[in-house]
Amino acid sequence: MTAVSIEIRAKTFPAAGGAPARPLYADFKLDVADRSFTALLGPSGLGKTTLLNLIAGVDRDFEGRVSFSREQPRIGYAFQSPRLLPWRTVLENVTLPLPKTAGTLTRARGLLTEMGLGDAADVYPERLSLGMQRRVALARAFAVEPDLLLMDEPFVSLDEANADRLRDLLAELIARRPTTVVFVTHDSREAVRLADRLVVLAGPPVRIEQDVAVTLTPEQRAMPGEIDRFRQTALGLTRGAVA
Ligand SMILES: Nc1ncnc2c1ncn2[C@@H]1O[C@H](COP(=O)(O)OP(=O)(O)OP(=O)(O)O)[C@@H](O)[C@H]1O
Repeated sequence: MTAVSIEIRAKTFPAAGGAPARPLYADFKLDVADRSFTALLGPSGLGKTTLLNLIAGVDRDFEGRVSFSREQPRIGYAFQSPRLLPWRTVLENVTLPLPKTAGTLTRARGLLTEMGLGDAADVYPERLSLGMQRRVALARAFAVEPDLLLMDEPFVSLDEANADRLRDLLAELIARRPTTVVFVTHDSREAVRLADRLVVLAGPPVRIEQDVAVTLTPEQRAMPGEIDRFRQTALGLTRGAVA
């Protein structure tokens, strides 16, 4: 079953500095299966964040449509930077998008504890490392119990050990609360490790260059050698390649 169907007939940003406006998207289509994990890969500045914004409804200035199988789906969005409100505690940041019903606070505290943030619930974000702030942003995205989770390079600029811990945490959370994920990354190893579908974008205008099912078992995903082998055969990337 398709969870979200994206059809962008045209998306263009206004021209800057006298250059003519170039269409970012023209006749682009992408269907995302329910409870699938799709990783979007592609060069910097191509339009991946724009695509997430169109799906989320943050940007409605385009020709086309985004249709969801579920009416009024709950959407969690983890942005490229954690975007926490500095004058709110961790718990307040996480509960901000939630309806203020009985049990909201208890559930949010439970989620924070589950995510290793129990002791940080009542502190302000500036006291936390970037890794912890990213963890809070992940908690905020999960707290809405999303039908669709949009993630825009959520682990970028972390050291590998921290990024790895968060990747494991994300995989655990999704195993426990299955949801549809669209995940933007520059890192094809991260994509192979987490996703069940890789969509490699090229352009402009943006087009799908490769659309690959990731067939690795959870055990193979934990093995860097298997991930590299898959990148090599499925994406044509060599062992030393950066992307
Ligand atoms: N609000 C805006 N106004 C004008 N141009 C914009 C706006 N937002 C994005 N752009 C331009 O649209 C293009 C695509 O931007 P976008 O952020 O979607 O790319 P991206 O693939 O996510 O890049 P990155 O991987 O570097 O984050 C870029 O050239 C960017 O400068």
